[in-house]
Amino acid sequence: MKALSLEGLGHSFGQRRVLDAVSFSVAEGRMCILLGRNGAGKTTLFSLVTGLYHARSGQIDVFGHSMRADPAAALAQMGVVFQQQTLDLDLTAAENLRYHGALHGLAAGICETRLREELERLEVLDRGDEPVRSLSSGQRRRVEIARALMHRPRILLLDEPTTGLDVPGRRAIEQHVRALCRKRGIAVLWATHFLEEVSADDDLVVLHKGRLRWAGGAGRVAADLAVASMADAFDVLTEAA
Ligand SMILES: Nc1ncnc2c1ncn2[C@@H]1O[C@H](COP(=O)(O)OP(=O)(O)OP(=O)(O)O)[C@@H](O)[C@H]1O
Repeated sequence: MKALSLEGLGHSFGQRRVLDAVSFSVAEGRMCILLGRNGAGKTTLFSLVTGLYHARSGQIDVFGHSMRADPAAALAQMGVVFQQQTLDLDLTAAENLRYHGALHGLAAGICETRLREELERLEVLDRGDEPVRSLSSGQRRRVEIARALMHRPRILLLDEPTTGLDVPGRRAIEQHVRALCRKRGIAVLWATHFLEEVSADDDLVVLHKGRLRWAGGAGRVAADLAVASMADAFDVLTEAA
């Protein structure tokens, strides 16, 4: 089954068309990188998929549940880490997760077990009782990922999750998310403009100026475009159109 399926997705802000007939899917348990330069439309796409905006056109399905017909069922399958940090800085990490669990209707006992499990998995359990304000940017990001996993989603969406982090911080986030995908079979849609975050084993979707320019196994993109490297392929795909 497809974890996420987008069919003919379109959106405009006023007269400005920012997404145009975008169709692709994320397979169950796969890591899919949504790659695009600034302004490509990645955040708008995330806003549509997570129900922040209604798509002007097209269809979004999450594990077979339509966002239009049954958004509650679709959203229950989804964990989201937005580009802008959304933790309450005055609450502790554990309190932030507890609040999220309550919003998803988790019983208090289950909530406590899960928040410990998820904070431990993301290697921030030792900081769980400190206000988020006292954590580093990388630790805050990891708390956000732990929070997104509280309701056991089957797909995790992350919008440029490494922005503003140093190289070790970026690597740590990437390793954690790749482990979730590999060990727990969680599908991932990871939006980025950093080419170095793409691995040859990933599925790749290249978005440019609101249009889908290429989709397939990342390891095939260079050969497909008859260029020497993935970087060259990205340059070709994101030339002004
Ligand atoms: N609320 C809005 N009102 C008007 N235009 C918008 C709005 N949000 C985004 N846009 C425009 O939509 C286009 C796509 O923006 P979006 O933020 O989706 O791209 P992005 O790929 O996420 O870029 P970045 O990597 O810079 O975050 C841009 O031209 C942007 O100016």
